[in-house]
Amino acid sequence: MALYYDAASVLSSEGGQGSLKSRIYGPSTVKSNPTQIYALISETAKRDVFLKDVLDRAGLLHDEPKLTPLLALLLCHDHFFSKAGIAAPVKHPLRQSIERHKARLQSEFTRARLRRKCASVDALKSSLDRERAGLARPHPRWARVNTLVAQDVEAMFASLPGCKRKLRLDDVLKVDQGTRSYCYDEHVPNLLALSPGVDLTKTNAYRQGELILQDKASCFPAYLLLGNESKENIGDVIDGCAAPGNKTTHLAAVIGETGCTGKIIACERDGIRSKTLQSMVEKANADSVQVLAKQDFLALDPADARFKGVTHLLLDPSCSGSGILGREDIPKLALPEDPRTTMKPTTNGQPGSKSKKRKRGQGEGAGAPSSEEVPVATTGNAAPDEEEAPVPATEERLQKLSNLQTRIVEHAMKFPAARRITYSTCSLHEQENEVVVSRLLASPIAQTHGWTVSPRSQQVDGMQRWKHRGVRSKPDDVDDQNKLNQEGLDACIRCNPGDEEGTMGFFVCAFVRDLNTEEDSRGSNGSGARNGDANGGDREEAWEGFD
Ligand SMILES: C[S@@+](CC[C@H](N)C(=O)[O-])C[C@H]1O[C@@H](n2cnc3c(N)ncnc32)[C@H](O)[C@@H]1O
Repeated sequence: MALYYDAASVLSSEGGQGSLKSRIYGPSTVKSNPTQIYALISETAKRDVFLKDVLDRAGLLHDEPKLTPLLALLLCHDHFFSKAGIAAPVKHPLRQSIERHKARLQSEFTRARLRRKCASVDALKSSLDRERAGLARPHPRWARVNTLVAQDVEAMFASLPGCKRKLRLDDVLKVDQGTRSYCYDEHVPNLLALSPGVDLTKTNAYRQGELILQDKASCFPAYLLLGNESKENIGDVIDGCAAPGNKTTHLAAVIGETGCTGKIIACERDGIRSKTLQSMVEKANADSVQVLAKQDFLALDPADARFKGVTHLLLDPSCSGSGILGREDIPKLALPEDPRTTMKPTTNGQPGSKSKKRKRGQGEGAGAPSSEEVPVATTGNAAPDEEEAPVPATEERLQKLSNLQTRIVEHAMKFPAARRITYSTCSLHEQENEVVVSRLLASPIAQTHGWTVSPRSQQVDGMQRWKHRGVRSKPDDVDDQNKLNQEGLDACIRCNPGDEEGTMGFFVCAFVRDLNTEEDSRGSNGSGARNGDANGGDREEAWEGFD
């Protein structure tokens, strides 16, 4: 029945990019009524954990090899909770795949209801609604005070009716009390966390560039790059992948605070995004920024006299974008165990009815989870234009991105006076993060130029205190060329989407250079990375990842 296939497709990577509503109501391939699809998804999302329990205990997927976990969940929702039952003719195979197990399902349903001490189905619904409301974590909005122009931020907040200053993020997020409040962030200077109800976009301060909407995680690179550098060590700075310019303007603000006179050279390859960058720079009054529009960073010659004073580089290249929070919930559903696959069912990333990876005769129609990522199911406040919908990442795409990211940082390592570099992504994939760091450390360019990671103990105070560090999912005994040791992992900074910190998913690592290293020396960098071909032997030029 189209409704269930459509809902499954919308929830999976097949449903395209963007928010839940844009997937359903936008120009899409869904055949059934969009309002019905939306209702089915949002109601199932309230009851998924309960339904998963019922389905697992009834062992339905053992007996129905043509059902995917996601389809089973959606169908069972309507079977139990919709007044009209499953929206399909009585003889339809999908409907039959549930109804022929009616007795077993009903008995597990009743047991699960009684375990929750609910005397009726209505009581169960209310209990599940309450549970869901308790679990939903409010997400703050983040705004950076642009110290290049900001006048009196406190006075601006005082002009917002009922908006109070708090001390801690937890207090700002107490939305159940209808509070409108803000607090200063505990890690990044001049960053504000705002309760979800505070809308700054209509304030003069926002219009005049005094406040810039920017996720906390996105403020880490500029702060990590320059936050504890002394004035005499900072010359010129390159932002190699700059548009739309959030990190560029942050760099300009941090440099402005130090009183340095160096300039920021902001490179952007894409023509249209270069225009956005230019206008953001103007709005932020970032006079120290010189935009190199339509300029490929890889085409800059590090030996060019224009760059001889470049001491710091910030690289935030295109990535899969898997850490980006959706602007609207794409629910991550708890799915029943799939007995036909050894992989645990994932919530999103669950294919609809037609997984291309399945082979005939191996549970056709079963829908083994794909390794592709889809947007995370939380509401974010990424700055306009910075974070667009993520690109689903296959292994092959991740490899290409990883190669390109490695190349970009390697290029940065060639600038003769460079002493510090940050590399960041809004990806959750190790392949684009820790693996890139490891490959870079093992590269001849890092070794001959004396580049290592900046250890946690030497990072700027707020970043030292940040507790979420690099990860390695493979067990220690697995032989892996691209493995960081504990010190290397600790040097890496991660942000996990949807956790108590209220940030998007993000990764950043700083590299520092021992300027005494001889150009042609081959000494170990002591970083724990194993030697190898940093480029994976594959020069990928043209994959257009997430921008
Ligand atoms: C993730 S976005 C950067 C976001 C930006 N740092 C910010 O905070 O607003 C990546 C940008 O890098 C640009 N880009 C990718 N590869 C590039 C290259 N080789 N040279 C210059 N720009 C590049 C993309 O066009 C895109 O605008």
